[in-house]
Amino acid sequence: MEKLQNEVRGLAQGKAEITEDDLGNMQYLKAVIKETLRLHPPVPLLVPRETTEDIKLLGYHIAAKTQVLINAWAIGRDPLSWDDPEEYRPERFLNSDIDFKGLNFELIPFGAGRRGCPGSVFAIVVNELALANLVNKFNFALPQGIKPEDLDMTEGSGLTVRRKSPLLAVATPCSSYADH
Ligand code: HEM
Repeated sequence: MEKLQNEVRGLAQGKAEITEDDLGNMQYLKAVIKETLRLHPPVPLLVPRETTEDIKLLGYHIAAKTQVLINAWAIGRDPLSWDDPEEYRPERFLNSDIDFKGLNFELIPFGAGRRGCPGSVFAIVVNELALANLVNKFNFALPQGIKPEDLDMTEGSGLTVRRKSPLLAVATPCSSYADH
């Protein structure tokens, strides 16, 4: 959080509102969002596919018209692709070309190919803007008496997935914005 705030506040230079033009240089912010989508893809099984013809893949015979689910959640935590996969470490994306545009199959929170998410660019900009503005203007802390290790990071279940229990955080306006 501190590292993210330092980057955002350093580049925002006291601006009351961060706009799209400011996002370009916020590399750590982009890495935070990638790392979050790697560990917690909101659509963990993507959208089901159906094979159009018989196919042999890695020794498996998959008949035509079989429904196939792609487990993006497991792919994002595959130790063959990721060092310390269970660890939340945005730094892994700094100086890395891995992106979620559907070309790096180890990171596919928006799917890939012709039926990949058409809203991904919009979704990312909205998320970047929201997160950058929140950490620019507010400091965040856990409610009194709650330690980071007490946080329940369990996910709910369903076609789209969110936290099972809401995150309780105390937001305090950063002193330079307290009057805005
Ligand atoms: C963080 C936000 C979002 C995530 C993680 C997400 C993820 C996904 C995923 C995984 C798929 C299935 C892709 C596949 O199976 O290959 C999908 C499809 C789709 N998404 Fe998104 N999405 C997000 C935001 C949006 C937004 C903002 C829009 C619209 C403005 C949108 C519109 C669609 C549509 C229309 C499809 C169906 C595409 C098709 O079947 O051809 N999504 N999305």
